[in-house]
Amino acid sequence: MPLSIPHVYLASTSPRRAELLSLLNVNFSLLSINVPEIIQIGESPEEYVVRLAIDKATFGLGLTKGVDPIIAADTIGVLDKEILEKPKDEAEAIEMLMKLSNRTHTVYTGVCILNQTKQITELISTEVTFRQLGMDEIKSYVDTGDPFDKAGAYGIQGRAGAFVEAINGNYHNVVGLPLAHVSKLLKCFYDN
Ligand SMILES: Cc1cn([C@H]2C[C@H](O)[C@@H](COP(=O)(O)OP(=O)(O)OP(=O)(O)O)O2)c(=O)[nH]c1=O
Repeated sequence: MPLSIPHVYLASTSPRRAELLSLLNVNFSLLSINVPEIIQIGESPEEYVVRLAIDKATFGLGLTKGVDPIIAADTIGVLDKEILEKPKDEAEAIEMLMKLSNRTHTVYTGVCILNQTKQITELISTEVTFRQLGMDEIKSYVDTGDPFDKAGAYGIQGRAGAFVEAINGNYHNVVGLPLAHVSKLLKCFYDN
């Protein structure tokens, strides 16, 4: 479905988000962003992930100062109210995967599209159920280096896809950019 949209910016350093957005047939350029990811006191995980998407898009807008919309997103895992972001080291990656083993967690992506006059946001959630993981396979997966740039220490699109027993919700949301929602949001942004 080609969207008749002139040009947008994707404020992201994530290669996955760029790859996914290119599937929408949208003419876009990348903006390199650097936004601190620190939860505020009293902020829920849902509020946090949407606020980060807004912060990233706002950072991007500061780089362009133009009229073309900026798209940004943030993805987190949540298990028992604990937020799982990108692990800082091997030990944290192992710990996260041990926690996820044999459990269902929620992956939230906050999406924001804005320009100087308009802003729209959406929170999308997907439930992901892991089968039981053995310590050997956790360690061998962490050794591949794949977990380190991914929320929750895994990438469903790679080897860790074999950890996932079931998902309930949008698959691309887990990978970092829910395409169906983004295409609807873009249409809505231009229609209003
Ligand atoms: C759970 C999961 C996350 N991820 C990725 C998507 C995101 O790139 C990353 C979560 O980190 P984010 O902080 O959302 O994004 P980022 O730092 O990679 O990129 P940006 O510059 O846009 O802020 O985890 C996967 O690729 N596969 C998965 O299965």
